[in-house]
Amino acid sequence: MAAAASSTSLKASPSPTIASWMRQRSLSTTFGVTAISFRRVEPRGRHFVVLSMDAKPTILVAEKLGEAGVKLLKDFANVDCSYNLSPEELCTKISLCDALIVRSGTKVSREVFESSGGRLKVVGRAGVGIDNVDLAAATEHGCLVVNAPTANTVAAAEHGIALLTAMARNIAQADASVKAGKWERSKYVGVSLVGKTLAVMGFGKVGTEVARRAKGLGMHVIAHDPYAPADRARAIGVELVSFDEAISSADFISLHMPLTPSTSKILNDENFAKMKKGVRIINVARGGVIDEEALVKALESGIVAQAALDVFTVEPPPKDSKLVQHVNVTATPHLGASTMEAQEGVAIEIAEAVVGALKGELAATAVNAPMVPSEVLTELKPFVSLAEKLGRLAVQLVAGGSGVKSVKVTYASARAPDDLDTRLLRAMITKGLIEPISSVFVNLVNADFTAKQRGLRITEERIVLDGSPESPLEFIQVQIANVESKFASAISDSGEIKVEGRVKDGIPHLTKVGSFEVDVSLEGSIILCRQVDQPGMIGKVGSILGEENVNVSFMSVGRIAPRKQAVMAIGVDEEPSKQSLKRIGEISSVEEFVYLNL
Ligand SMILES: NC(=O)C1=CN([C@@H]2O[C@H](COP(=O)(O)OP(=O)(O)OC[C@H]3O[C@@H](n4cnc5c(N)ncnc54)[C@H](O)[C@@H]3O)[C@@H](O)[C@H]2O)C=CC1
Ligand SMILES: O=C(O)C(=O)COP(=O)(O)O
Repeated sequence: MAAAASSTSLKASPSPTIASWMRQRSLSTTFGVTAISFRRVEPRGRHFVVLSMDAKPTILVAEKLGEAGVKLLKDFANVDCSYNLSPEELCTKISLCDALIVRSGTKVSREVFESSGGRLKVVGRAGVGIDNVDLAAATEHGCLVVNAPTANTVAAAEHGIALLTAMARNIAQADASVKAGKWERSKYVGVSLVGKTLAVMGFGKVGTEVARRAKGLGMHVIAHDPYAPADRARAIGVELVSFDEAISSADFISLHMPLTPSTSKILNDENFAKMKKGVRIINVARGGVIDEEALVKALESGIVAQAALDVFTVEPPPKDSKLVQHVNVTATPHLGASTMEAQEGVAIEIAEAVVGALKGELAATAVNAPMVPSEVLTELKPFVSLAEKLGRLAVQLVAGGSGVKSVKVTYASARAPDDLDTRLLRAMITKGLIEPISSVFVNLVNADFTAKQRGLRITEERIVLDGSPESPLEFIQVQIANVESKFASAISDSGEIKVEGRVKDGIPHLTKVGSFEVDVSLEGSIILCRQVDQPGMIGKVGSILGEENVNVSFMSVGRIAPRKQAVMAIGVDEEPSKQSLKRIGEISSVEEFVYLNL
């Protein structure tokens, strides 16, 4: 994102002054241009992401989900709970589904998105790790992925501690031995935890909870996490150290990082060789973060005394897995999140996220889209709508064959540059720019990807205004460079197509076209006419539209000086016929005009 902040101050923006019934007329002078406007006040609710739909959506729940979550889903949608689907069955079913909910046992591959034929709008991962979802494919298909990141944290941490203590005292092996009729007290002598060093690898939600609990057991806890803040670690008495220091000084190593290309097989031959002889490993993260063959070798050589594993590279692991069968390995079948409490919590968390996303709300737990706090969303809501409409208007002003490659968006705000999150606005401008000229469905998820794929370069610039930052934005400007316009007046003095808009009383308005100030609410559609300013023009156009019952919602004239060239913006509720548009074009003083669909 190219963001340059410059400083400028603006005069007060024009505001409507005379209100009557459903129309308002305003006269104002800014930058020497007069704007006269008539507006019908008709606020409308808008969705941020176009995920909403008219018919009742269908949600496929492909793995067991807590009852409370299923109920929430059923209150809103048709719910198909089909477990243990083969990849082929999933691909077949998915074309009939708007949302899919999975846990860790279902691979949501590129084929799944391709098979959905564009219908799949949300994938909900009822848990944390999203390594089983092809995020790149989801994003390319404009499919939102949400997870349930908090409800199973404690369960996973408790399971980690359970594995740690069970391993140290040989609980599983001793239990099997007693059940086999043996009484092997000297065979199952364990090791103490107090005073031992535990290295927590990945100091996120689960890692932090494990560290807290391990300290309660009297362990010395260190952690490695390249992205964790040191003060959060210090606050619970944990020292953040380098990867090498963590693995080489630990008696116990507990893994809590996500499986990503950079963490894949992070415990490998080379790193096992750096560990203290007799180290013990706990893994409740993902099997793939350990090179399992290397772990078997390390167990056999005694570098690793014991391992306690909840997760495996392939789940379930093969029956003859050397790792699982190893005498010094304690294994559980991916039970980290499996407590009654966590499963109910996760089910509710994911159901709310999926239903919210299907309703068109922005999910707070989106994995492949910006997460914007709800208070910020509320503030930005009208600007989100303004952004999309400015994009739509700007691109429709481009003459055919020009090819849109370079768009500059300017945000004018009295807020500090880091106090305005423009990702949402940029995405909606992109949506507005691309959708009218293609069959691509653009949303917050795939906006940047789609722009890049089409070679559309969007740069952003901030204008920092003086004054009190009550509103997040004063105006948004969209400029398209190096194109011809089908409405020459939309070309600014600097040669780009330029449209500018503001939010007034919660409603997006178009306030500038090229160098002309106008003021027309961005609802319905718009006709822009350039004419020689003279009395009776509004009436002439209004009566042509009135003859075919096209309702005018708003009119505004921006002119350079009285009786010189002016741009008239007319908001209409219905699309005028070609004949009416032709008649408007034939009015003698009309020099050019364009009809724009919002
Ligand atoms: N066994 C189970 O049933 C469960 C397993 N999990 C696994 O645990 C993982 C962690 O979960 P949360 O703590 O909730 O996620 P989180 O996102 O809160 O924490 C992950 C931490 O790992 C850190 N990290 C990333 N790359 C790293 C690297 N190369 N080295 C060290 N740290 C790195 C991140 O900075 C982050 O602080 C999940 O990704 C999931 O795979 C989570 C819940 C249940
Ligand atoms: O939340 C996670 O990352 C987990 O690993 C839990 O997986 P599960 O939902 O129990 O299949």
